[in-house]
Amino acid sequence: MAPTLATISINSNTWDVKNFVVNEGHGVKGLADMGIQTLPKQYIQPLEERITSSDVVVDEEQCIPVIDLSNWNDTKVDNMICNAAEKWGFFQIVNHGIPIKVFENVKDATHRFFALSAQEKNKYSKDYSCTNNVRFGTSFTPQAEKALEWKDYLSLFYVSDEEASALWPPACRDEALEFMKKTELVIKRLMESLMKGLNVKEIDEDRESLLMGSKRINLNYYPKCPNPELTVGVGRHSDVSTLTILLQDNIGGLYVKKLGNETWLPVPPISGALVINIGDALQILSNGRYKSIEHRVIANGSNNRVSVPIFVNPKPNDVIGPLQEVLESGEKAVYKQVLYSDYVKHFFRKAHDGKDTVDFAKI
Ligand SMILES: COc1cc(/C=C/C(=O)SCCNC(=O)CCNC(=O)[C@H](O)C(C)(C)COP(=O)(O)OP(=O)(O)OC[C@H]2O[C@@H](n3cnc4c(N)ncnc43)[C@H](O)[C@@H]2OP(=O)(O)O)ccc1O
Ligand SMILES: O=C(O)CCC(=O)C(=O)O
Ligand SMILES: [Fe+2]
Repeated sequence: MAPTLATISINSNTWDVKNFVVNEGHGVKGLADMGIQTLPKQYIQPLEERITSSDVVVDEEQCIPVIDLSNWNDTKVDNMICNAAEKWGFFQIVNHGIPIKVFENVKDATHRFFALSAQEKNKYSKDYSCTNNVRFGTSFTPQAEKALEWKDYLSLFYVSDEEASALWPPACRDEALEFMKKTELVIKRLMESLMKGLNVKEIDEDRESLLMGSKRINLNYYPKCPNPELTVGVGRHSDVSTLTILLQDNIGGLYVKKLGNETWLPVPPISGALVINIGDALQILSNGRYKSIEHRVIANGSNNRVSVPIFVNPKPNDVIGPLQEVLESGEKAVYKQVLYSDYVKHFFRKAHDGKDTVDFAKI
């Protein structure tokens, strides 16, 4: 049962905020819904983890590339994709052919899921979910973090339509599945373009497994936050996927690190666009040619925000390492062969710490 503002003093030790948010399943949305006016101390991030205006470049010329896919048969588009993957690690795509209604539906479904009661959402938490493939949670790894992050999420690992029908929450199941299905072709074509740049001529069955053998969709909810400047929505990290396809709403707040220096660039919301980023698994497979870039999300003092990433991954039992075609020219391997599920477990067992995850696979 949620305490009322009148009966608690958030920053005193009389109320266990972490228990309320994490164990009882209220999430940060539960705190925001209570109307708290001051950020609980558990969310105060060290200075170096907060994003300040001096870290940020706001310059139209310095934005991540926006790639128009209407002429995908033109090799210039392949080149733009490979170039963006090498130089930026992040880009946006427009004119991709996916109906905008699919995006609206999955964003509405995200709001619908997070509007459920804590009791209902908590049925999908690590402690109560009947499967590891469906998980409602908050922050990133609350058990390992010194300071919590201002975000709740629902994470859905896709196995089959039958499993999704049986186990994914009805409030968002159909819309999340539809978003996954409608992005399938774009994901395949992006991979084909990216493989051309690595001299991989054909995506056979083994390669298909390595590049896109499993998928996870997350629904992220960032409620309006008191004192947003003291905390983060998501801390500095790179994704452990091969590719991430991200749908963001119109609020903004995602920042990516510029390759080669310490500045951060905003990823401006573009109606109808999808944000694409290279993950660690593809950085490893490409022996460092394609870059998995650090990114983070700020908290917002005025609005709730949602985002929906699809993480495209190897299969958990795949072993990943630099592709043979990349090393053919005599290039030295920078990464060793690692079991993908070991890599992901390593990522999930520690707090967000920027790019350090990929060191796990360094030779
Ligand atoms: C949540 O905030 C996030 C998330 C992200 C995510 C970025 C990505 O790139 S996600 C893509 C990850 N790739 C895959 O899921 C595909 C491959 N999957 C696997 O290899 C496995 O399914 C597995 C994820 C390793 C889980 O295997 P399992 O045998 O079930 O292992 P467990 O022991 O249950 O879990 C290990 C460890 O991880 C934690 N964990 C598992 N799943 C999740 C999840 N969906 N979200 C958060 N944490 C998860 C689990 O609690 C375990 O930790 P323990 O301490 O309890 O041992 C980016 C940024 C964000 O802010
Ligand atoms: O919310 C966003 O814009 C990005 C979230 C993110 O980086 C993630 O879920 O991995
Ligand atoms: Fe991410």
